[in-house]
Amino acid sequence: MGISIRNLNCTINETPILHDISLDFTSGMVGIIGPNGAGKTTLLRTISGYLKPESGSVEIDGIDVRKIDVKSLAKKMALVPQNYALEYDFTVLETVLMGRNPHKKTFESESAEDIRLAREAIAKTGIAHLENRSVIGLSGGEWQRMIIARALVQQSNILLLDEPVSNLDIKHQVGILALVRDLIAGSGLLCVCVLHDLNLASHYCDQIVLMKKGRVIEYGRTEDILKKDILEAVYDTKICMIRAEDGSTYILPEMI
Ligand SMILES: Nc1ncnc2c1ncn2[C@@H]1O[C@H](COP(=O)(O)OP(=O)(O)OP(=O)(O)O)[C@@H](O)[C@H]1O
Repeated sequence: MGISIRNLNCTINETPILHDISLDFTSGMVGIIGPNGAGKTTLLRTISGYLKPESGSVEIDGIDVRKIDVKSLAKKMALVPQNYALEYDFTVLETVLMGRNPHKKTFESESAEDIRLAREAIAKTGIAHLENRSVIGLSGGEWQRMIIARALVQQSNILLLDEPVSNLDIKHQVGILALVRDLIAGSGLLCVCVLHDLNLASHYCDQIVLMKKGRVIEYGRTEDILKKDILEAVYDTKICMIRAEDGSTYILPEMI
């Protein structure tokens, strides 16, 4: 069960991007990290079924992702993409309610339960005060939290997040990742999350996929992957590991 990726190769515009990737994810928080252009977003988009692989397969609960119809897939898996744009003048509540569409018949209006779930997700992502605001004019961080709320109301067992906290201030960065961690603890959710911040990855991820140049360099428990020598080699950057008073370790680039 979960996500099973086998010998995945992906080509975009005749350029090979992903090379022979095989991974299995079952539950918990899996962080995908790696330098710019490593193929993290391409991997996530291929897992979501949006991109067709050149060869190899992605299976969700044992079924090829590209053989699952859109509505059934949206019940299994919610994607929060990077730089997602909406070109309409709906309110925040109306937009979050769209996350309930996979659970409704075509043209069926939303139930009181749909509205309750949407308001709950809006409150959890800290945007209750924006419920009736138009999506036009939201700040980058407000927008990002709304798209996460919309994914949460899909109530899927798999959450794919592409740099979900990149526009958020530090309070909301830890707030959103702690929220996902609590959902995982409460329901056995699987979350696959592209992150650039190695300290957030260190704190919130159970497992890490470390990518470079379209390949998986390392995959394993967070504490086994986020090591000075491994990170320095992959990021080609000198790294300081700082031990805090509470015993936790923080990863910083050596300033040049
Ligand atoms: N549509 C496209 N056409 C051509 N090349 C593409 C396309 N999409 C992605 N690529 C290339 O594929 C490679 C991987 O891109 P991807 O966005 O998956 O990397 P990433 O690890 O998510 O990068 P970043 O950390 O910078 O967001 C990059 O070299 C990128 O330029």
